[in-house]
Amino acid sequence: MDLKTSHNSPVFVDPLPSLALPMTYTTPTSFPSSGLYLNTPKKKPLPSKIEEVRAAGWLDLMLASSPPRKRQSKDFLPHDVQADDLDLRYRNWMVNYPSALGSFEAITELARGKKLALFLDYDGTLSPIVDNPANAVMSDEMRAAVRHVASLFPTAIISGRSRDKVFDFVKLTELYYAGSHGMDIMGPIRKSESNGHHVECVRSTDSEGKEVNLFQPASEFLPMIAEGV
Ligand SMILES: O=P(O)(O)OC[C@H]1O[C@H](O[C@H]2O[C@H](CO)[C@@H](O)[C@H](O)[C@H]2O)[C@H](O)[C@@H](O)[C@@H]1O
Repeated sequence: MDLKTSHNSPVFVDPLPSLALPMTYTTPTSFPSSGLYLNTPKKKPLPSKIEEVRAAGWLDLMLASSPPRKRQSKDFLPHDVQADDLDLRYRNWMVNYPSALGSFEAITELARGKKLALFLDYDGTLSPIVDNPANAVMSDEMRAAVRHVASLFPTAIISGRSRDKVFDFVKLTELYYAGSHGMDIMGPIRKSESNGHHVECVRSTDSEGKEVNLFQPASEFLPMIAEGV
């Protein structure tokens, strides 16, 4: 993987320019009811403490953009929220954020002739949602499916969890892992990347001693993030 960056916007560019993943540091200004998610390029100074992140309202904004939990024990529902309300809110949310599987043919058509990369979430996508995050184990069947797809396309898992935690569940060295919401990225070393290696991308070894690329665009914040997750 070749990572190119400016001070403002590190971008994956190799070898998939049409699928480049911009990682501009922006904050959402609003969450319109239409489901459209507007970002402005206006920059805010980076917070230095997790308390500042909370105070800036960013955690609330992230929660607002997450789907309501479909299955939630009645015991844990706030007293003014009924299970039926929750189902209705979930169905409404699905109108704005429909499943890509419902448009599979159209997506296949758009993808024809293009180089593809696959970006996957972990919790609730590759593993079931369970009460204890430590038990969110991926099935062998799912692991085999991900291994197969990774043999066809560059495949990445992007998670709010730390990179190590996701890797411990998945254990496929051929994948890219973007942990801590992209602050901590690990990827396999590809034969094609002998030149143009990015200065912020460093060689390291994974927990099994295999050589990997590490890209940690804000490594100074990783201890603070580890404290919060
Ligand atoms: O950004 P994501 O990769 O989608 O991670 C979101 C959170 O995932 C995990 O929590 C979720 O899954 C748990 C296990 O099924 C579940 O118990 C929890 O209710 C879900 O929110 C993870 O534990 C969090 O750290 C991530 O932020």
